[in-house]
Amino acid sequence: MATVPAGTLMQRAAAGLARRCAQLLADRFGGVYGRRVLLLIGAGSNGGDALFAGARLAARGVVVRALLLDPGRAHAEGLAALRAAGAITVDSAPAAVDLVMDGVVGIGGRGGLRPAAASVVSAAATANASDGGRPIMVAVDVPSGVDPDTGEVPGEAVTADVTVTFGCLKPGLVVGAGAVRAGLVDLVDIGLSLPEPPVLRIAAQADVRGWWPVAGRDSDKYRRGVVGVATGSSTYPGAAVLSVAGASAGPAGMVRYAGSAADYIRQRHPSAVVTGSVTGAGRVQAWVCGSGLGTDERAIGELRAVLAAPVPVCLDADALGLVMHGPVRERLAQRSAPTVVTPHDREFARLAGAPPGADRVASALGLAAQLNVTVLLKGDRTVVASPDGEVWVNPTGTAALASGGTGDVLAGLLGSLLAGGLSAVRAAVAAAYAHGMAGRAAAEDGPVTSADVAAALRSSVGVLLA
Ligand SMILES: NC(=O)C1=CN([C@@H]2O[C@H](COP(=O)(O)OP(=O)(O)OC[C@H]3O[C@@H](n4cnc5c(N)ncnc54)[C@H](O)[C@@H]3O)[C@@H](O)[C@H]2O)[C@@H](O)CC1
Repeated sequence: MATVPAGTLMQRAAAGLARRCAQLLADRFGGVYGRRVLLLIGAGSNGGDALFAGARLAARGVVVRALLLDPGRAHAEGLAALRAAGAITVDSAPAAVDLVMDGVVGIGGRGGLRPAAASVVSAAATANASDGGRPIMVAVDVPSGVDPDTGEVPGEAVTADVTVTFGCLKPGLVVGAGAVRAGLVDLVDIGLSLPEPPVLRIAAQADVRGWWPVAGRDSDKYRRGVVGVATGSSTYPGAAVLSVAGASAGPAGMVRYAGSAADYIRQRHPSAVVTGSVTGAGRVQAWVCGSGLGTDERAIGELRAVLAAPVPVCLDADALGLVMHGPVRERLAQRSAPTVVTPHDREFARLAGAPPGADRVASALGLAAQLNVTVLLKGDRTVVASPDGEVWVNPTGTAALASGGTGDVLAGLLGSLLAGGLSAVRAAVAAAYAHGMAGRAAAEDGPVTSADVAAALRSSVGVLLA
């Protein structure tokens, strides 16, 4: 990986880390001089980064103390630099600390924090800062206790306000439980040459904006794509209303609704063309199927009709429970057009036979390969994986979306993007991104329902494309 000497990389890492810590101190306490920083130092190079950064801060008048978890194995040059800058080592966490630097373990860490490290971290995190609050917790490269490759948090772990990471984003900072522990992630470029293509990509607004189909002067409703929506039922008409709302906010030129909630759709979405069944719906460029469909014979028949269509399909909710059974499973296996499935964890278990593991990226990739479908695995950081191994993480997720019916809106939007001509992966990533923005926008006005997310979607798409 390194054509640059390791010592040079460490100095670049330490310089970026010290700069960010100084900025955090100045932002919160109005200056750097005289502020108190505690370094938690483990046995490896992660501790080395923290020691060199601490030396740089000490040179700027910060009162730096280092707590060595394994004094005999602390990074020797880093420790010498720290001492030369006038900082001292301590045996326990002081009562007064403004900023804690977590240099216990980085990418070499495995398993949760060991007990001695865990008790030091918790003492440091509850020290008193100069303004009476808790210290700022800065993780070096990776919060200690978080698996850098998967985001798994198998035991005790640091909860950081900011993680300063070096060279590239580690998967553990952007997916699963690790993403929550990482806080704000700052990437410091230390001049590493990285493999292309990356193992994992994080969707950016520019990606989604660049992909989103936009109507041109020669567009008409058919050329923009027609999305078919086979969702809802007389028992669950709301699911149909929400998925048609999602589909209507996307780029397709027309929404055809097919199902037994037709009367509700006529009332709520007069622009949708409504029929009672998939076979009677006419031509579409993509289907959405599942939310509120039910699990009876009629639902199975509608799902089979959708899977028989030679167009991209997005399967959600009830369809995910039905699709693995008997003849329906065969229909899925026979498809040559793309299929996207959008499970949450319990639905994932129905598809895969077991819930996603702690490595959500590997789980999504495994299911995608197993079923030859694109998988959108819902979560705080939704993962999108394709059967050929492409993986994206959506950064716009929010707890506001954890409420009933928001998935119906997502599936509708995803179907509209498929009908608009996007590939399965791009449609899934773009839908998750815009849906997250809508959830965040809706949350600004208070507690969020799925109807609020649907209502916020059109303006969020507008912001996204502006
Ligand atoms: N690889 C590179 O090119 C660079 C690496 N740098 C730093 O080096 C770090 C990796 O350094 P190392 O490979 O020395 O590994 P770490 O410093 O992450 O971990 C070192 C040691 O910690 C112990 N350990 C493992 N799991 C533990 C646990 N759960 N609790 C307590 N102790 C545990 C092990 O004895 C291990 O040898 C990176 O995270 C980064 O901070 C930077 O200096 C920049 C350049």
